[in-house]
This record gives sequence, structure tokens and C-alpha cells, in this order.
Amino acid sequence: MAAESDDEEEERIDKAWEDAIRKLLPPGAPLPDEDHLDYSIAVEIDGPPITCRTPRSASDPPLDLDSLSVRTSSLFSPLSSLPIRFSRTDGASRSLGEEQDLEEHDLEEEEEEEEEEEESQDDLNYVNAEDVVSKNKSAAAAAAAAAAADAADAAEKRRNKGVCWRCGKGGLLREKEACIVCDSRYCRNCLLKAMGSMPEGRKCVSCIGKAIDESKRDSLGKCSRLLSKVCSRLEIKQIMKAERECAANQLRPEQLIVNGRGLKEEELGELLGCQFAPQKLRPGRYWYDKDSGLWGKEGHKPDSIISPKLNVGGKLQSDASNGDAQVYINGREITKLELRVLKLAKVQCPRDTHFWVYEDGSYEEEGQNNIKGNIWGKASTRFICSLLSLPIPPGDPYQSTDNVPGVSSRSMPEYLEQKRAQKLLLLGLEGSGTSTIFKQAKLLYGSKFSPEELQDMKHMIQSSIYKYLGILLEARERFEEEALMMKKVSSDSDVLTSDSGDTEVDESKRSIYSIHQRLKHFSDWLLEIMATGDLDAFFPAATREYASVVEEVWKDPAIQETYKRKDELHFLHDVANYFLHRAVEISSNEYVPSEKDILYAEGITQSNGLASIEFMLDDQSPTSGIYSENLDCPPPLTKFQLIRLNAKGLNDGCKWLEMFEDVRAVIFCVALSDYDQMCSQGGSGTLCNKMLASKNLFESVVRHPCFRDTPFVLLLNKYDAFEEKIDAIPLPTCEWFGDFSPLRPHNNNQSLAHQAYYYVAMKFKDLYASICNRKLFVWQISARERNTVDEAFKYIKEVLKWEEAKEENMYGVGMEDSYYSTEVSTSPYIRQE
Ligand SMILES: Nc1nc2c(ncn2[C@@H]2O[C@H](COP(=O)(O)OP(=O)(O)OP(=O)(O)O)[C@@H](O)[C@H]2O)c(=O)[nH]1
Ligand SMILES: [Mg+2]
Repeated sequence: MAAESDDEEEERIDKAWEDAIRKLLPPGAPLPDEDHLDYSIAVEIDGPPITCRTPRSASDPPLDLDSLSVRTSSLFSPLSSLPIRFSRTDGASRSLGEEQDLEEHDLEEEEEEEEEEEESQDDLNYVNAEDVVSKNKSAAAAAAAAAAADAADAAEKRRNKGVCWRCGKGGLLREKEACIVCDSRYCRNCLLKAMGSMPEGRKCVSCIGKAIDESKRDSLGKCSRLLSKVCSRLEIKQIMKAERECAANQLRPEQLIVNGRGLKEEELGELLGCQFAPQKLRPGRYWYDKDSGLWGKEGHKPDSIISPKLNVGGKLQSDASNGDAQVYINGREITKLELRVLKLAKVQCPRDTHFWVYEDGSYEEEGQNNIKGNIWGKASTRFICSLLSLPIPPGDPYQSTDNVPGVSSRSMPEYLEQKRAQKLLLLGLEGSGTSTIFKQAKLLYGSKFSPEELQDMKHMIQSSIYKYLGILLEARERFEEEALMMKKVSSDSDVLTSDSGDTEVDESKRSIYSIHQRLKHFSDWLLEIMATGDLDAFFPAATREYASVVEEVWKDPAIQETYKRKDELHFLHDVANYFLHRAVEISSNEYVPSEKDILYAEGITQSNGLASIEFMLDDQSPTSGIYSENLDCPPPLTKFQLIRLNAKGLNDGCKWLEMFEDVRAVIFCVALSDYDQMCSQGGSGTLCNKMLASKNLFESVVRHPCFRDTPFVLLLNKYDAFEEKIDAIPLPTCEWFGDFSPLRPHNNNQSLAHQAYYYVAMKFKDLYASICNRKLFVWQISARERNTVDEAFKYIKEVLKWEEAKEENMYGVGMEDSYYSTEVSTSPYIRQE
């Protein structure tokens, strides 16, 4: 009876076992011979090396883990071909079965602590090795079945929790490396075990030979920090080279459709091997104009100009770029944006014009055999093209030096790494510091100021001296009138009580704001010119002639008294003092603005409208995950184009902004020290608090439909000036900050300025979230200090990386993990009502 029930029990277990295995195998696959199955387990133990005999097959007696002081953390994996390995956390290890030549890497102490904590919380469905080893195969079968049933669920959980896909440990903050095929993520301990020697780069062993996940194409060959910790320099070089160049990771010809036709092997070769190949090529549908070299995504405006006359793809169709301008280039109907550029380039193009455009940009009307000009000939056209993200011919002699020459001599994968400039739009209220930031970026990453730019700057500074003086002289008149009026009122009342002599009457016509008659003439002349708005017409001719008078006026006690009341002079710039007391030096012919003068001056150019520079920043940063230190190859570079639009360009309902819908980020600048300043708003000239004006401008830019999906970075500038005044002038001077309630500095060790900064950042974050329900990135700067601007750009670079990772739906480092994060999601400094 007992024997019978034993048989039944065994049969039931066998059945369960078979069911479990079937679930793990592809449908229809034969059940493997039970004797050849191989179970692998990994057990971490605390304590001395184990001395007992360890099991090598299912027929061996199970290991009695109770006899060891075992701390388990295990992964049970039936059918796995990985070796059985016992490793102790003190670093000693003994391998069982087939040994793989992988080195165990010591965990850093903190990692161990973290693990211990995490282990206790671990709620994933991993099978405990103790149970498995100490029980028979029925337990293994049941565990396998459970593991199979939960596999998908666990994968999802791992993704959400950001744990290692092999050991199930770690969280979002623990560094991990992802497989470029299936995106499985492995911690430092498991990386080599899961990926082996990486003959095709970072792929799980089971993904070798498979095509990569296209969203990861950009990161091919870019080493991560984690990899750099577990491999030697030489290994990294080899792995990265293999990752970039091995056949399995290359684009396949059929992934590219050009002019409606899939490419052939040799066509792909021709396309990638030509002198100016398309950059960042991804699988997809493209159009190509063989005559001009224009290249773009199907249904979109041109993206670049590549080498012409390549024998690739089908025939160019008229609707290739989905244009509707009723003007044609080489048979393709162009887009409205291209038409705009043609008009700016003064190309006559009435409706239904068909142009023939050649690779160098020269053009003629179809059938006329008469070259009419060159589309990209003028610098202004090229500038507009670069702002509108339209291409200009590669290798153009006028092109900025940022474009690496001799592209053809570079190897193909290296060339493909070259990136298009990421556009950053810099905006802010007048005087917020945008041009200072722009100039700092130029000094930091761009070129020096050219002699022409310096000359331009010199004239700007020279004429600004007269502007400042005009404001002071005008205010002096006003203050003098007020003072005399007051005097009159008091002397009238004095007259009632006492008799006054003649000398006193004369004295009553003078006040501390009165100036000498000679200077009064100069003052009248200057104010008259300013009233006609013709100030610039007198300069630079008048500059030297009046230099000494300007100095005399500035030093006059009446003007100094007027300057003392500068807070009431809303149009007077803080730098007036800096430049005015050097009036004679600045007015001289030999004057060359110093770097400091350039930074302190208002504006960038005399017209001070739109300005743009391109510069490269390397991709290295504490959290970017890109690692290239000590490697022979230079760090990969990201090209940025910084476009600064001044406040005037934002008037007219922000119409100009439409031109910038493809920017990668909007950088909005606010001067912190503006909270007690006034400015005139709109045409009416009514005065308004500058911080509120900034807030209004910020709101209208955020609400602009062009920036619906564009990340915003708020730079809170002039922290130095803010710090200086915050003790004397309370933050709630600005009505928007009415509920600011700082803690006494000794209560939390935070200065008042620091608390106020966090509070202001929070106000903007809340405002931003209420408009678009997204996170605003905030950074603090003092734009006159170069290093703060440098830090700000590093931060912006990081923000773009996070955004990119988010877009590509990659699990990445969270904001909270950032070295640069200025997380101010809760402000303790808001008064609780
Ligand atoms: N104290 C202080 N002054 C600054 C700072 N940043 C800029 N400024 C000064 O503020 C003034 C205005 O800065 P700009 O950079 O010209 O401001 P803007 O945004 O370009 O304004 P517009 O050119 O008038 O449109 C300049 O004199 C700068 O030197 C800062 O962090 N601290
Ligand atoms: Mg300026």
C-alpha cells in the first residue's frame, strides 16, 4: 500500500517536472533527457571555505547548507550552462563544474552595505538555494514552473525597480550596463558573467549574433563608467572596437529606403563610404536629390547635403519632402521654410518655378542654361540656414571652423559619431544677463573676440557712456525741480514769519542738484539729442571731443548726488558707474575693451538682436555614463549652437519664437536681484516690478505651442547682487513672494540668500508645473563669474542627456541621482497659512 502511494507520488512529481520544463522550452521542442539536465546555482556564503564534497549532478546527495553558516543570495537557473560557483563575500571563491575564466571583482564596502539592506527587502520571485539544494528534484521542478510562469512579470518588475536582471539586486541608483540588443541590465558583479568576453560589444551571451536595438546605435563604441571599472584599458578598446565594427551591429541595406526603394549591399557601401555621408544614419525612409546632394527624411525638409551623384535608391519624387511651396528644386516641391530662405537669399521664385540646383549651390531655371547665382553664397543666408536647421553644402569655405575638415580621411564609424549641433535658445527679460552668459560661453568654449567684434564692442561702450549720462542729467533736472519746489514751500512759510534778504532769494534758486552754467549747456545739448532719439548719429565723432566734459559732468557733486538715488532711476544700468568714471580712457582712440569691459557691457553687438555661436563640449561628466579617461581615443564631443534672442525679439507676442521650434532646450534667464526693481512695461510706459515682468515673459514662452515638448532650464542669475541686497530689502517687496518665510539662519545653517534662492526656484517650478505638468530644471549662476556659467552648461548638457534617455525610453539615471541636481521639489520656506 505504502509502495503504491510512493509510486503515485513519484509519478505526480515527474508529471509536474515535465510540465515545468515544457513551459521553459519553445513550443513543440522535444523534452530533453532528464539525465542530461544541468542545474546551476550560485550561493554566497559567509564564513570559512567549505570543506565538504559538493554536488555535481542531480544524483549526488544535496549539500547540507544548514551545516554551513550560509548567507544565501542565489539565482536558481535550470537549463543554464553557467558554472556552479560558490563565492564568499571576503573574496575567496571556489568554483564547481566547468570553470569560466572570469575574475571576481571585489565590491566596494558601501555596495555591500547596500546589498545587505536590499536583500532583506527583496521581494522578487527568486528561488532560495537552500531550499533547492536541500530538497529533491520535485522542489526544483515546482520552482522552475513558478519561475517560468513569473518570468515576464519579474522582467517587468526588474525594469521598474531597476534591479540587476541576473542577481535581482540593486535599485535605480546602482550603476548598470545594458545589453545593446535586449536591454537587460546587469550590475557590476554580474556584467562579465552575463556578457562573457563581449566579442560583439555589450550583449548578453544569448544575444550574440543578433541585431542591435536601434535606439542604442548612438551609444555604440562609447564606453560606460561601469565597464571601465570591470575591464582593463586594452579590453575596453577591443570591446568598443568590436561593438562599432562587427558585422552584426552594422546597418543592413534593407533597413534603408531611399527614394522609395530599399538599398542593395553595394549601394549602402557607396552611401557610407562617400566623402560626405549622412550623419547618424538610422533605419528608415529617406529622400535624396542626386544633383544637389540634398538629403532628408521622407516627408520632411532637407536634413543635410551629402555627396552628390551617388548611385543609391530610386528616382526622386516631387512629393518626397511633402513640400507645398509650389516651387521645385530638381523636381522636388520644396517646403515653405526652404522658400523663406530662397527669398532671403534674393532668389526670384514666383509660383511654379522649377529650379535646377547644383552641388555647389549654383542654380538656374529649368531649361534656361544660365546660372543665376549661388543660393548659399551670402553669409547671411548661411546664418539663417543654420538658425532654421536647413543644411548648407559641406566643405563650404565659409563654414565655421567647428566643422571638422578632411572628413573623408576619417574612418567610417568615427565619422558617423559626429553629431549635429544641439540648439539651445537663450532668452530672458532685458538686463537679465543673457548677453553676459552668451559672451561667457564664447570666451569659455568658442573663439576669442575678433578685431571687428572688439571694435563693435568699443563703440557700444563709448555710446553707452552718453546714454548713462543722459539718464543722470535728466534725473538731475527732475530732482533739482523737486528740491527747489520744496525749498520754495518752506521759504514761503518762512516769509510769513520773518523777512528774508536778497541773498537768500538767490540761494533759493540753487540746490544740491544744481550744476554749473557751462555744464548746463552741455546737458541741454545732450538731452535734446536724446529726445530726438538720434544719439547714435553723433558717435563716435563726438566721443573724443566731449570726453573731458563727460568726466567733468560725472564728477560734478550734483551728478554724484543724483547717482546716490540710482534706485529711483529705473533705466540706469548698474554698470554706469563702472564705465563713467573711466570716461576719458574709454573715449580715447586707443581704447581696447578688456575682457571685463566686454562682460560688463550691455549687449553683444550694436544691433544686439539675434546672436549665435557654435561650440563643442565633451560628453564626459560624473553621471553621463560615458567614460573615456585614459583611453587613446578623445572623449566624444557634442556640438551645441547657442542662440540668444534679446528681449525685444520677444515682443509682438513672441512671433520670432516660431523660428526656433526645433531647439533642444530653452534656457530662460531671470535676474534674482530684480525682485525690488521696476521697469516700464509695454508701450504704455507703466511701471511694473521686474520680477513680475520676468514671470509674465516666462509664462508666455512656456505656453508657446512651439515648445510644448521642449525642456526648459531656468537660470537664476545675479546671485551675487541678490546676496548683497537680500538682508536690507525683504524678498516680499515683490508681491509674488509675499509668503516667503525664512528660518533664522542659526536654525538651519542656511543663509537668508540661500533660502530665498530655493524659495524663488520653487515658485518658478510650481508655476511651470501648473502650466505644462512637467519638471523645470533650475540652476543658480552669477554670470559675471565664468566658472558658474561653465557649471551651468555642464548641467544643461546633463539635462539634455536625461531627456534623451527618457525619449529613447531607456532606463537611465534619475534626476535625483545627478551630481548636478538642484532638486527643490519642496520648499520649507513657504509660510504655512
Ligand atoms: N552683479 C551682477 N551683474 C550681472 C550678472 N550678470 C549680468 N550682469 C550685468 O547685468 C547687466 C545686464 O546684463 P546683460 O547680459 O547685458 O543682460 P541681457 O539679458 O543681455 O539684457 P539686454 O542686453 O539688455 O537685452 C550687465 O551689465 C552685466 O554685466 C551677475 O551675475 N551679477
Ligand atoms: Mg545685454
